[in-house]
Amino acid sequence: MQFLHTMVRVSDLDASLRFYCDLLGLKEVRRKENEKGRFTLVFLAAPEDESRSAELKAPELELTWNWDPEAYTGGRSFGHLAYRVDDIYALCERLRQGGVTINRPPRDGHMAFVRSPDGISVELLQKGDALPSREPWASMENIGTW
Ligand SMILES: C[C@@H](O)C(=O)SC[C@H](NC(=O)CC[C@H](N)C(=O)O)C(=O)NCC(=O)O
Ligand code: NI
Repeated sequence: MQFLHTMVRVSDLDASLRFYCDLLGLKEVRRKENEKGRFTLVFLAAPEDESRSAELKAPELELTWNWDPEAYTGGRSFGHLAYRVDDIYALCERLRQGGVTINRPPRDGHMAFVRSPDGISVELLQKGDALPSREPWASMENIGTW
């Protein structure tokens, strides 16, 4: 058995691609439009996973955009998506400047939590071998609500 992907439903595909790709850094690897079902699937991969050979089938994030608006309620049991990052401070600063809610700033240089436009929690973990470039967050209080 092999883990393939996590699927999240998104209410605004453009806003979600801006968050997951332009700001967070994921890469779109393919998409499927379904005229009959009236939805679009967009598969995203982290850069290091995207470069893996095809037979390894890297883990992906599947964005589902239903063309007809739906209210996505519940789902409290879903926790978060987690990514290992090269420089947690630089990434959080880019996300913050892009208007993203930083729920848990990376004050310890190790872990941060941010939210997608639909409120999906994303955990960022600093790679162990790479020291964060700077610490603009050390004195900042928690931003956003937990
Ligand atoms: C391509 C493969 O990875 C899928 O997950 S397709 C699964 C399929 N998705 C849809 O029909 C998307 C539109 C639908 N309105 C929805 O919001 O799910 C599906 O069976 N989805 C049902 C589910 O519970 O995921
Ligand atoms: Ni799927």
